[in-house]
Amino acid sequence: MKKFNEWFHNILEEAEIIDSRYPIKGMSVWLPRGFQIRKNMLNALEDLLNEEHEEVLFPMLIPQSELAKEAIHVKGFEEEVYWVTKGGLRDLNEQLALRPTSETSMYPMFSLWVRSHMDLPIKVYQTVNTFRYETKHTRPLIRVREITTFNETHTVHATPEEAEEEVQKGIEIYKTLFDELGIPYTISKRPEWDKFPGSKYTMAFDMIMPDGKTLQIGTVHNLGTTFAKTFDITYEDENSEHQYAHQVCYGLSDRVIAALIAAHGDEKGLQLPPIVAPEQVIIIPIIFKENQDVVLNFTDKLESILKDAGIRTKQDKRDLRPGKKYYEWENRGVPIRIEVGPRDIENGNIVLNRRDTGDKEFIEYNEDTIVSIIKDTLDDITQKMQEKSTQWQKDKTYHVDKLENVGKTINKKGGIVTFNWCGNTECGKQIEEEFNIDILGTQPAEVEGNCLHCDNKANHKVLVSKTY
Ligand SMILES: Nc1ncnc2c1ncn2[C@@H]1O[C@H](COS(=O)(=O)NC(=O)[C@@H](N)CS)[C@@H](O)[C@H]1O
Ligand SMILES: [Mg+2]
Ligand SMILES: [Zn+2]
Repeated sequence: MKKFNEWFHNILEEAEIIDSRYPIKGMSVWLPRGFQIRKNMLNALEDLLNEEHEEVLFPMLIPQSELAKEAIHVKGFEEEVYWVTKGGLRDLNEQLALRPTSETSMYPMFSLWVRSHMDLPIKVYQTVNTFRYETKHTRPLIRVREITTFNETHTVHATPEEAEEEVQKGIEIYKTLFDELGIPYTISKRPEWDKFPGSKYTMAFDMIMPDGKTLQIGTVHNLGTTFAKTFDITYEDENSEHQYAHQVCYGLSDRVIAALIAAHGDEKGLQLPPIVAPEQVIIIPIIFKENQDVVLNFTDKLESILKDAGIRTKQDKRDLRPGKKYYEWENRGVPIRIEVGPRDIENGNIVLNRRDTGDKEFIEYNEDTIVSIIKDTLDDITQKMQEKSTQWQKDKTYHVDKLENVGKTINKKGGIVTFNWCGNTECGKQIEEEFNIDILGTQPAEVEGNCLHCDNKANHKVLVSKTY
């Protein structure tokens, strides 16, 4: 719990995820293994987005005049925007923002693209780097200044109902992705004062990290018509009336990688969900001088059978003690290790080790069943991760009905505390102040009685926690 921070920074280095020695604060280098994990995560996300969305790519630079158009939006980002002011030796006549997020680069173009309702809906996404001059202290993957793995989806609709549907679609996509990654999460509606700048409302996913603090790992925003009015995104409806479009956007970032590392890592190191693991199976041939060819022929064959079945497989033939190899691949979080020695081959079986349970199973080996055995095991590993994460989030969410238990519970146990709340900003701000916590948001619930804090009529079930 408390050593989590140290564990987290160590594992990023030990498992060769990133190198944070890059000479700009809040910016790091993706190393090959980390890059592969990141790529596999983005592939999983984009597979889900590609059902109904199309990938695009917008310029990184945004003219100050465009960024400034949406007053509330720019207010929310003005302290975080990096600016380009020169081109070579010359001053630019207009300074350009490095995108902190892409509403103000995309929406002037959407205004050109949308004429009639036939041009709707637009449903696009991009996977880009964005830049935010975070003033709170930076932390690799968790709070960075170059957000290298920013996947943002932006949609434009003819009606508010369609926009609502897209909000649910975005929530569904993120739920599916986080479930595939075995990441625990709680969904809530951000309070008015913490919604995305310029949005109507924000739905957020929060993970309870091993140290008990919550990390916002994804957000879905209903933008209403605010940006459509600012950027003149209108369409002619069937009666040739001009209507403002209704918009939605949702985004996630490098934090998803931090979350999947934190969710299941342990004292042995990483434990990777199969969907992102660079190697899903590592084969360790147990070689003795006299009969190494027998073993290697077997393991080469096994490796190609698994690879042909689309299972990411590697063989470690290095001349090292097996135990050293086991340690290394466990540290890298490979879900399945297969050991094959000469006696195993004689007995017609192989040894299968699961990284999650540490179980060692003797599997009767034959070429027709090995692929389905491995695939079923990988699926079971994924499912067990999801079950563990759901239980974790549940176990660390506490409902309290005494005010003094709000602070006590969070300070002692961490996690999320819920209670009945009136919903007033004034009261909410006082709660944050008094207990030095954040209001994550509210969830639909039947509440009766009074607000735990101000005794006015309770209207919501509120969720609070210490956050990153
Ligand atoms: N400094 C940061 N480092 C890492 N991740 C971040 C940082 N700032 C925000 N994020 C992540 O990026 C997600 C999306 O950012 S956001 O501001 O909430 N939403 C947007 O930018 C909208 N345009 C949706 S694309 C957040 O939910 C959070 O998980
Ligand atoms: Mg921020
Ligand atoms: Zn109250």
